[in-house]
Amino acid sequence: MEASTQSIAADSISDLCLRDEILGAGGWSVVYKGDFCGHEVAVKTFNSQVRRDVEERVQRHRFLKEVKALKALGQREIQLSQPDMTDAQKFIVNLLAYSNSGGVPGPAPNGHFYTILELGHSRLDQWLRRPRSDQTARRTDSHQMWHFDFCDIARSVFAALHCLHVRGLVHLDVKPQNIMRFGHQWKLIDLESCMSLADGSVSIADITPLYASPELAQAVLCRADPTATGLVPPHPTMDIWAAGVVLLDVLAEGCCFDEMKASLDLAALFEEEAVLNEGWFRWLSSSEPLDLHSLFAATPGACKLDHQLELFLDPILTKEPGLRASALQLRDHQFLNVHRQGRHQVEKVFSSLQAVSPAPFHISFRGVHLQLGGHNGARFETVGSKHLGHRLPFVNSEVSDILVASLAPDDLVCGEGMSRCSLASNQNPWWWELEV
Ligand SMILES: Nc1ncnc2c1ncn2[C@@H]1O[C@H](COP(=O)(O)OP(=O)(O)OP(=O)(O)O)[C@@H](O)[C@H]1O
Repeated sequence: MEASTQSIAADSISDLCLRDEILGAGGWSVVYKGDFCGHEVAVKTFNSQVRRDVEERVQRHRFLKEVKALKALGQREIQLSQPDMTDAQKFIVNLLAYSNSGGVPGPAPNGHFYTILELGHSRLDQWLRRPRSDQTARRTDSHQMWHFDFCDIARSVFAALHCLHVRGLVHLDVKPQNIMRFGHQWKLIDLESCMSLADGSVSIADITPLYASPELAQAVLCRADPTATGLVPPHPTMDIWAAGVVLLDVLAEGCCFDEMKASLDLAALFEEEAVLNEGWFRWLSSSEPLDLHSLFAATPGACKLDHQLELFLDPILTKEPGLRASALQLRDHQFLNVHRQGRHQVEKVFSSLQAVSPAPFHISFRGVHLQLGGHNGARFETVGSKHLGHRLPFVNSEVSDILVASLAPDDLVCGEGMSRCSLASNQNPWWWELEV
């Protein structure tokens, strides 16, 4: 049984078959599920309103920006399920192919622009709002499991940003809606707003206020001042701030700044507001530091704000861009790199399982039999789960979450080969067997 190593010809999309299923939509694009070279994929194309109202030149520019950025990262002609992915392939959505005209990226013969991307499973904002089973609720309550998720997301986001920043690129639209889970891996998506450091100034009209950095807020306010230029060049520190706000959302399990922004904007309404979101931008650009304690006082995240976490967040959410840590420093931060061992091993097992044939296999876990319906792209489907008491499709990461939730981090031991793995803990020796 061999891993799928089919290389995809990135210059041809003649094999593409679009399904009716819409995976998501943004201000510009709609993303469909599709089939391409024997794989389920995500197909991004401009929505009908953009196609109708926006000049072709502008559409082409936006399309090329994303294709170019993804190509600069080496996200091209990848082999699905390849064992040794680069960090860029691991932490940023992979580009499988794109429409072209005359051999260069451009519209397909029907006039539409297409980027064919690997298929993601759930966005961070959706994941934060997910309904929780008892199992997951218990997991969230457990400090250790919360720490796993937080570190996993933070490490992935900073690793992705590091890949961009070392290539002189700035994402400029880091937000939970642009972070997706692909199997067990969180990745950054939507590189359409990406700019190179040499690209001139950030388009203020495109920024997402909640995740805007203080220096961008300053630029927005300056723009309203006829004596100032309001132009600001892209800088990696802008992504670091936005990633910090995303992490606050993860801690709050929601949208952390939502209420604060609403009240600041409301207050500004009674003054002469010249700029949309002015109250919020004024607070952001002021020298008043972010007070994490009061911010979290009324949220479920409050209990999670311990001294170590505060030390980690400080150099991310400082309003002074020059004091912000780099993506590399944060990716390798000690706070994110504890307790990884057990989860990594489980994920290694499931990643390897993805590489075997789609035949169903069975897991006996703590005396409970799980029959998994083999892999379907990056997805495992349960065909029956006595453990959970009902049929439930889940991605491999959730299987590993369930397993890890029941384990101390260093308890897991992978056995020889892929046909058998063992779990062991000091308290309970557990075994699960994989019959492939
Ligand atoms: N690779 C993918 N796999 C699955 N779904 C995806 C993928 N890429 C995007 N989506 C879905 O499509 C939505 C829109 O995609 P994307 O954010 O790239 O479009 P956009 O129009 O540029 O968005 P925005 O206007 O917010 O910048 C995403 O929020 C997500 O739900």
